[in-house]
Amino acid sequence: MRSAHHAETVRHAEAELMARLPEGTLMRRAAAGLAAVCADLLGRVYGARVVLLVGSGDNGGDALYAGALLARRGAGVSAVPLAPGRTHAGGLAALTGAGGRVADDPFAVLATADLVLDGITGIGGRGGLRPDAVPLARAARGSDAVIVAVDLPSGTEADSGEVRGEALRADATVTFGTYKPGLLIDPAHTYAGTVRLVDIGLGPYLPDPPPLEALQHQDVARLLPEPSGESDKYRRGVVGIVAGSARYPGAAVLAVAGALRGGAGAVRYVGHAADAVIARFPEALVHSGPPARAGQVQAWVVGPGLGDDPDVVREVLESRVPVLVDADGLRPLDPATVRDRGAATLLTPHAGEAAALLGVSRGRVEAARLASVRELAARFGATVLLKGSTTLVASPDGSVPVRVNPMGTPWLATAGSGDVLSGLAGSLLAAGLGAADAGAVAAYLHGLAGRDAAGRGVPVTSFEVADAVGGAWGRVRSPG
Ligand SMILES: NC(=O)C1=CN([C@@H]2O[C@H](COP(=O)(O)OP(=O)(O)OC[C@H]3O[C@@H](n4cnc5c(N)ncnc54)[C@H](O)[C@@H]3O)[C@@H](O)[C@H]2O)[C@@H](O)CC1
Ligand SMILES: Nc1ncnc2c1ncn2[C@@H]1O[C@H](COP(=O)(O)OP(=O)(O)O)[C@@H](O)[C@H]1O
Ligand SMILES: [K+]
Repeated sequence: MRSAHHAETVRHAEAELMARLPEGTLMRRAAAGLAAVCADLLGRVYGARVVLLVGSGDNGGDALYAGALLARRGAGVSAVPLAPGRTHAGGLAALTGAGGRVADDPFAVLATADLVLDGITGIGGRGGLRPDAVPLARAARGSDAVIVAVDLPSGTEADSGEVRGEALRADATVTFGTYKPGLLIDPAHTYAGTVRLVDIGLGPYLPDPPPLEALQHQDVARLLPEPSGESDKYRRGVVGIVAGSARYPGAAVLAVAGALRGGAGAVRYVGHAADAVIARFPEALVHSGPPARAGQVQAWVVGPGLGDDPDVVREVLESRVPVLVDADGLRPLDPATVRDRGAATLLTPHAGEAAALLGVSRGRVEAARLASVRELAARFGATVLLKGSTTLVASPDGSVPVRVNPMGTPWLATAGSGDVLSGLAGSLLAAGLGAADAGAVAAYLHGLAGRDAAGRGVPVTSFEVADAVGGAWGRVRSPG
């Protein structure tokens, strides 16, 4: 599990740890880790041209101490202080003591740099880059240098992943002590490049559970349902899929495709696309409805390609089993009805659907994904999976960590891939996973399947994603 903590929490943890250590120890640990990553990226340190963009806080201090370590190994290191009177004094002395210097012409050194360290702001940054930093950030980006952000890409918000203005786009970010939410959530996530975590000993001082976490292979493997000797198809769980319409029969087929790969023992389809479903999947049980007469299920999925059918959505929500609501099912949704349900509800909107539920613009949801998903979960008293370039899963209890999906590929942005996801997550619900686990595991497998299907950059169809879920499942269970 990868954990992320808010800036304020990191500061408290740092203060506790610092009180037990000689002054400057933490910054030296951070700088040593940072310099090691830079050396790795450079390949050859001796003779390399390194430029440090140095802000007025400790983030600049980290860059200066790391620069000093690289200078001692023979790199030509130039510092560009953004607030010359307020540069970290110890760091600057260390740099000049090691043979580094302050650049006379920042743009000239940036033009020929091999590596640029972005030490403008870290967890103390507020808002986007200030105007004086913007031309320097652009010059760095315009050069051939590898850009390494210190702790966070400057201009991004540590706690939310928002980017309010310009920010520095890094190739890699070296972060200290713990991940910050912004490093894992778009839009800030895309500015961070490859993120590496340097352990500075904060672990024992950080709260558990964290506010945000990302599952990894071994976490997903532990959650995957597995049939036992006593299993039969009913004990493994039956998932009911209420999807598709005369206009959108394909959504039903894709949701069933996802459900068949999600670990339930049987998939019961209810709706107007039974012929299309059975033609593709003879193993599905089909029924023309209504859902309450279709036979027992352990979880329902309602909504993909359903069209305008508020009565059927209401009927499914009246059931006593977990319900996943997606796509057209989200439109008629009333918060009180969902809040009053006795069983779990999992809502799976994309940004547009989330915006409609919240009464804000789609752009607002995309800019503030974490706040949006939390707000929806609180308002509906439900688990919410917000789809998109970083998928988030929030529980109705705000003290439960939000899950961010680290898997995926923009190739998944293809018609129908959300239908596959809803079937897959519904199947996991029927197999007995809790709503947050079902959502997070489904997003992970779906993301991995999307990556596998896209290979080295090949457009994928939603069916191919569904077909790749089995392989992803196997790889998660036995990596390597
Ligand atoms: N506290 C500690 O023990 C450690 C802190 N570390 C580093 O210290 C950083 C935090 O340092 P600080 O609290 O000094 O804060 P920062 O260095 O992140 O930034 C604060 C400074 O930046 C200025 N600033 C804020 N927003 C700005 C903007 N948009 N554009 C330009 N300047 C802006 C502020 O006026 C302030 O002077 C961490 O991110 C990390 O890099 C590491 O050395 C690890 C140990
Ligand atoms: N830029 C992106 N990067 C990664 N995944 C994405 C991106 N855009 C969309 N996705 C994923 O693709 C799927 C699309 O679902 P959805 O928007 O419901 O489409 P549809 O309704 O056509 O099925 C979701 O799983 C979503 O998380
Ligand atoms: K930075």
